[in-house]
Amino acid sequence: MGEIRARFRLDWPGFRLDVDLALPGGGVTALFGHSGSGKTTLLRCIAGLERASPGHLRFNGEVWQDEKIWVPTHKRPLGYVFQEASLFPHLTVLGNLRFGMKRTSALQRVSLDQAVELLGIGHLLDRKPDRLSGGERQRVAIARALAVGPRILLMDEPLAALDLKRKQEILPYLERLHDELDIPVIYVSHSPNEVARLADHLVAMDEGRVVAAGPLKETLARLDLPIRLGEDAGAVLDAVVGERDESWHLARVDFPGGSLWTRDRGIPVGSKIRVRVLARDVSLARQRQEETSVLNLLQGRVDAIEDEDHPALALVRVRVGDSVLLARLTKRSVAMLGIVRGQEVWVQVKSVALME
Ligand SMILES: Nc1ncnc2c1ncn2[C@@H]1O[C@H](COP(=O)(O)OP(=O)(O)OP(=O)(O)O)[C@@H](O)[C@H]1O
Repeated sequence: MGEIRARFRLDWPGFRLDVDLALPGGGVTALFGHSGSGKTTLLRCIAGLERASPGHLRFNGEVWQDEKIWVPTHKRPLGYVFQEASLFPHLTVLGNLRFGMKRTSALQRVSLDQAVELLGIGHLLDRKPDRLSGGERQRVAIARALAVGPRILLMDEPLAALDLKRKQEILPYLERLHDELDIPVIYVSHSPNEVARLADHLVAMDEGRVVAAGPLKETLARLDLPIRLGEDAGAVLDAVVGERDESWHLARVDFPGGSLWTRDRGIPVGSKIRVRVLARDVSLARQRQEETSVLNLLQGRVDAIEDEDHPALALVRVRVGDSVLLARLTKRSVAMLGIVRGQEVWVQVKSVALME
């Protein structure tokens, strides 16, 4: 697998982008951070839509930018998806897809047919954009970005302009991209939910700088991450549906280190899924609680404790087998239970979200 090396410095009144990054040459990398942290600017620098100076960019060994070289956007083999689909209104869906292809047909790796199939838009090809829903338009825009046969796909909050229902409709297609594309995808988002669902690799940004970068699960489980995830702090686990209990409508998901029961969503036994456990839904006990409504009790060992922003709260990281979970507790509970690093604890998980 190749890699992307990016070093950019850009000074604007009131904002400076200053990054030095190595990104994997495959899978989905999420650029995550608050509004104004510089995610779009970084993506635009990679695309050649902004010219950072100094700026260095190497993609799989090819130099796209350095002191002497500047490869213009249209010569970079990339697909770019904007927040809002900007389709040509006078062309049909097929016309829109073909328009993009004329530019770089020689570089095609994902054919037009494949792009149409991946995004499920075969039945829309003869329609004009004004007869598509917002979600369908965005699927066409993604297919158009793929139809040029890019070697990297850049997506700037492709779901931002859609309502919740449309977001839910389009997410499965993005997951298919994740599973079936063999090109790297860089995905800008400020939604922890989208990131947990789609990304393999996480780059967290704040005020124009990279504050953390690495594989998704490990990076989310870092307690020192200076991004304020707040209510969204939590862990992501890769799991498999191990059992479905039809009488109680529950499903058991198995992850490296244990199992969790969750509401049955009809996902077949054996399916691989991602599971997100929010820190606010996890509590700890020194002894196994027998009389509790909490279904999920796991045994683990505390491996780190960090103060949260609010003086009442602490975030505790617990290792359960080969996985880690985060628990948000009050500092008073930490003190009263005498929770310290290295201690065995019982972990109670109140709620588990499946990222199908
Ligand atoms: N062309 C420009 N000239 C000057 N400043 C700009 C320009 N474009 C963006 N900025 C500023 O740069 C900063 C970073 O903007 P950017 O769009 O990269 O952030 P972002 O993290 O993508 O935010 P959002 O999630 O809201 O899209 C902001 O303060 C913005 O106002």
